[in-house]
Amino acid sequence: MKAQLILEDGSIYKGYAFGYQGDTIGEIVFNTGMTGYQETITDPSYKGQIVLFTYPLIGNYGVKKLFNQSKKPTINGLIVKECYKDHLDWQKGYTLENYMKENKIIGIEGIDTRALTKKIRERGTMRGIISCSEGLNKEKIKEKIMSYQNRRAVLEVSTKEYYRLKPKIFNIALIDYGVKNYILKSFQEKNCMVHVFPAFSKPEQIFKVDPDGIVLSNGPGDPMDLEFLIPNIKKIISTEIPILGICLGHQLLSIALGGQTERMKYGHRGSNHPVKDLQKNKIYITSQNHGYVVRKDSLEKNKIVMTHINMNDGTLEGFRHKMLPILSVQFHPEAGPGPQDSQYIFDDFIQMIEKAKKGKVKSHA
Ligand SMILES: NC(=O)CC[C@H](N)C(=O)O
Repeated sequence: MKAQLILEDGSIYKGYAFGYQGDTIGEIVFNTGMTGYQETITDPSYKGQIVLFTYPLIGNYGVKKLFNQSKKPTINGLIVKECYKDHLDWQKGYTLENYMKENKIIGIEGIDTRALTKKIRERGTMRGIISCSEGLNKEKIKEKIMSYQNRRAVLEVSTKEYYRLKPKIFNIALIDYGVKNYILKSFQEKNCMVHVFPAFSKPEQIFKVDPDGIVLSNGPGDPMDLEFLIPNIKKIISTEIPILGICLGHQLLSIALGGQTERMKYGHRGSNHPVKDLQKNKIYITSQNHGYVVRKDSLEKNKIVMTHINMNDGTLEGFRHKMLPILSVQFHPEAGPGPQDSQYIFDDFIQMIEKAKKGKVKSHA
């Protein structure tokens, strides 16, 4: 079945429908990962976005429950050059197309994804519609695209109720803004019991579990849209309990510490982003998915030390607080998908917790 992709600048790309059939709208973002499509489409930080994969063949190893980053995908659509549709006997899971049908995810294939990515790199991220309908009214479509907004998606992807994972040595409270399963898994593997709290939880509820450390998770949307969560984060900071911010959590933490975020032209999404750890003087290949970034010049230099920068564009990738036990990264140390290079961030955080427990905290920078 024929389908078309219409962008907010009026350009039209013709292709074929795959997955669930119908019309869908969203912000189009490109991901440069060569593998890991399943982890990407189930990552809640993509909520409300249409994901464009630059790798030309997607679906060639099917979909297996084990790799899901959340219960179900919350992306608004998928754009690929070619989707592999044959069933894979060895894999006993779904084909990507069947998985999309079951989860009502609309896709378009046969698109020149290279040309489209180049356009987004020049023009910046754009909104668009994937449609299987014919004879669309151009004006109406434009109006629909321009009025599309992805506001407060965090509240839709965050857990509705508190839950906790298996008991372990350290007690971690995690605020779920749209957490990926591999973050929870990474903590479990490092002997941490995780208590998961809904995004809007009151700090007092969190303190009740007597956490050794608090994690602010990844999540979708613009951090500036979540200003109502900042007073809670400020209260958490004031307790001096060790905090780790990841991606959206890092952005919210920065705002609570007086920093500012801004929208990037087309963001960082993929499993191959080089980041320099300025303290170790070493470069790591990281997994990333973000469209906003903390402005380097907005950080208060007497309080904050910049610890990581992006090697492609020099943007901020991480910081530590000079007096408080706070560690924060823009990239995804849990990877999933992507190389495990930066798992040491979890170890650094656990070390910070151990130090805080021993009461030896003097300098955290
Ligand atoms: N992965 C994330 O947490 C994404 C953070 C934020 N939604 C952004 O796009 O910048």
